[in-house]
Amino acid sequence: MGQEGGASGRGRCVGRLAQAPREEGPSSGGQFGHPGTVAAGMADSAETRKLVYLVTGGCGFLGEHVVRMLLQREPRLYELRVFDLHLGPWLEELKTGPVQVTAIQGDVTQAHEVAAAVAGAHVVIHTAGLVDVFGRASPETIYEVNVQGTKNVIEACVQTGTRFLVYTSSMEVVGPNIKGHPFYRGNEDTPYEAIHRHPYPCSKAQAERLVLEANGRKVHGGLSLVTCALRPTGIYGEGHQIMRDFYHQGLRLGGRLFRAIPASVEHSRVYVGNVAWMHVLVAQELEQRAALMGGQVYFCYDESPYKSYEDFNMEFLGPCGLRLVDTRLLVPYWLLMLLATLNALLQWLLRPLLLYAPLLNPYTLAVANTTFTVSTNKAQRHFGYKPLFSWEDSRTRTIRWVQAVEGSAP
Ligand SMILES: NC(=O)C1=CN([C@@H]2O[C@H](COP(=O)(O)OP(=O)(O)OC[C@H]3O[C@@H](n4cnc5c(N)ncnc54)[C@H](O)[C@@H]3O)[C@@H](O)[C@H]2O)C=CC1
Ligand SMILES: CC(C)CCC[C@@H](C)[C@H]1CC[C@H]2[C@@H]3[C@H](O)CC4=CC(=O)CC[C@]4(C)[C@H]3CC[C@]12C
Repeated sequence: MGQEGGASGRGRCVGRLAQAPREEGPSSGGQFGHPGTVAAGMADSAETRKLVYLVTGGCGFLGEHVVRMLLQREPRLYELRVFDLHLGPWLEELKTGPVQVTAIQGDVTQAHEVAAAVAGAHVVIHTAGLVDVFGRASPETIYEVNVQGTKNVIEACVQTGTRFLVYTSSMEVVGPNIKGHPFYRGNEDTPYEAIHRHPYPCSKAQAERLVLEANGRKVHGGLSLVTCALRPTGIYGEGHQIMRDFYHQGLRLGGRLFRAIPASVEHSRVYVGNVAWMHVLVAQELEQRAALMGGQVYFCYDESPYKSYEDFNMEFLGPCGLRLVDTRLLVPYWLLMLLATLNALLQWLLRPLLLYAPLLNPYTLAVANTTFTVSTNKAQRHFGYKPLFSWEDSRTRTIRWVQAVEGSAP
């Protein structure tokens, strides 16, 4: 199986995105290659519940939504294993339903812990990762979790005979690149110089490549591993920590936020419920459409409007009482760059004493200041994806969540 939209970065994490291979027609696979499984959509009875899913990072922002979505939308689910370094207390409430929910406190960097969790699972959804563009963790730790952790997941699938692996990659695998080239309404085949230096995109690119290369490997028992990677753009929705931070910052500043980035710089954003839905759909379709989907990458997209990062956040923060003050003329880009560089310097100087990790640094400024928008229907063509939540729903749900956040304005 060929690979599409090949991740950037062999070694130095510098490279050019590969062109897409030709598309093949859907294959007629069996049911997950395991005895006794039946198709989705059948009655919710003990006989239809045969599948074991594992979600790594299942207590994170995205992971929790994937876990809840699986419980709602995968009628074949028998056991759901939730693997995370830090388990959430909310898992307890899920344990009373018809599906066996198994909470596993574990570390993806520990191969034996991963293998024990994977053994006997039909599908692995690997969302665990260290999402750090603020310099909180060292580059070594980011690689250890994102790259070695993913290697461990792949090897565990191979050793234990798990055939289906869905990996949460990121748009950051593509860009924005270090040259600040815009990616405008691009799709999975759009040529783009994916050159990165920051450890987060580099690690995601390496991990994605490992996942795609593992497609077709023989797993224990002799069948083939089928893998694919999803590349969300900036995710928003209930549980989004950065949105919470902006909200609290706005409250501290008397209900104001100050525009730093020109409104003309557009970003694609995607609602967390739709990202979760796409993961579930891929997991469900991967066997039937293995020849088409195996080794492929898909951007995660929905109907959220293209807007600048700050204007998009105001879609939620505005109705919660915040106002965006246009100070762009007061804060020119060179000054922001200076502040960002100062922040980086301070972070380095203070590191022996304390962790100084503000939102603004040269990398986040570059990402925020570069247009990155996707326009694609590949997921729809390959596995029938349609967003489950409309933009109106996504917006309302997110606003309700911000309003409920502790410290909200009355
Ligand atoms: N937040 C975003 O806008 C985007 C996120 N992504 C990807 O989506 C995935 C999930 O991201 P988020 O939910 O936003 O982050 P998150 O930080 O909320 O969730 C990550 C989860 O992984 C767990 N984890 C971290 N290190 C671990 C380890 N060593 N062993 C086991 N579990 C570990 C964390 O405890 C956490 O629960 C990540 O792989 C990230 O790269 C991709 C595109 C955009
Ligand atoms: C104060 C600044 C001028 C504005 C800071 C905004 C930034 C913190 C965020 C702007 C763009 C964000 C990133 C983008 O949404 C893509 C991402 C994909 C991921 O896989 C992880 C998260 C992120 C890197 C996201 C992080 C915050 C921004 C840089």
